[in-house]
Amino acid sequence: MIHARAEGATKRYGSKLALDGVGLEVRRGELVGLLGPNGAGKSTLVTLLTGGRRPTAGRVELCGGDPRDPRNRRTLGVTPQETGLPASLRVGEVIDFVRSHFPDPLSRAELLDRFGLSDLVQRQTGGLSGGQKRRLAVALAFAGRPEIVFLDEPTTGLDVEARRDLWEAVRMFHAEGGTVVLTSHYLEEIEALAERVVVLADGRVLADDSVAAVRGLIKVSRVSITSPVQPTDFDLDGLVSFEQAGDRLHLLTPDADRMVRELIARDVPFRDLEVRPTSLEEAFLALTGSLTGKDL
Ligand SMILES: Nc1ncnc2c1ncn2[C@@H]1O[C@H](COP(=O)(O)OP(=O)(O)OP(=O)(O)O)[C@@H](O)[C@H]1O
Repeated sequence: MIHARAEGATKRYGSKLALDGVGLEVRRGELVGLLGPNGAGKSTLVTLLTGGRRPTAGRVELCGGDPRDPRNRRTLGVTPQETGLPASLRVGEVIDFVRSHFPDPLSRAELLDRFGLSDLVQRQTGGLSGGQKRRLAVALAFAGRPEIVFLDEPTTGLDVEARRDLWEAVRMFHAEGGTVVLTSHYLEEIEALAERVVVLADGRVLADDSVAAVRGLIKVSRVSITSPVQPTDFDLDGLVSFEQAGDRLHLLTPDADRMVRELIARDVPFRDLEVRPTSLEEAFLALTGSLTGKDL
């Protein structure tokens, strides 16, 4: 059964086309990661699917109907990218306030325990660290025993341990049959939780596949050399794009080992070889062929 769906979903903010005909189906019980660089449209898609905004064109559906209809939102839990918490309320009070909106909420103790908040129950939210606030914001999405949760960059600002605890809580929810859609900039995060990744770039779905397949698609390394040559003089296999800064050459390729072998086999003169992975942003820019010097 389809739990959430977008069909040709398009969203414009004035002249900005944030989503451009996106199609997505999330089945009940699935854990789907939405991956994409800054501005790809991840939050916009989440906002449409959770009824926060209407699409400019196309359709979105939650629990079989309009996400803006309260009847279809009863089993929904959401953590938006930014959450405002009333600074003078204590953690326990915020949790009870949110729980009070639901007919059969999780107990306060269980929520505190699942999200590692038990020690903070008496603290005013204004005095929490960024990571602690984030944990609380994510916990609140689970307060009403939802069947589907949307988590927009849930682990931003969390340290390694807190991130792992949060992943564990998400896994537990999923293992109990819950549907999860989470957004992230990091494939590693999605890899830790999801089997399916939907890659968004520039408002479009670039890929909808397994984590392994997507890893292959966006794995781009940067091979940097100092050399007097022009890469265009050599037909280098596996070169996705390149940039030049003086006599420093940056070659982007999915297979850095092969690129280094190519340089040697073709007798390209070089020194100061450096190989490093690219960020997701760089990988996307390289793949969409619009890499510019300022990004290197
Ligand atoms: N309320 C708004 N008004 C105008 N433009 C907006 C608005 N919200 C988003 N945008 C623009 O729409 C595009 C998609 O933004 P969105 O926040 O959905 O991307 P994102 O993938 O979630 O990015 P990030 O990872 O940085 O949060 C961006 O270019 C953004 O600047």
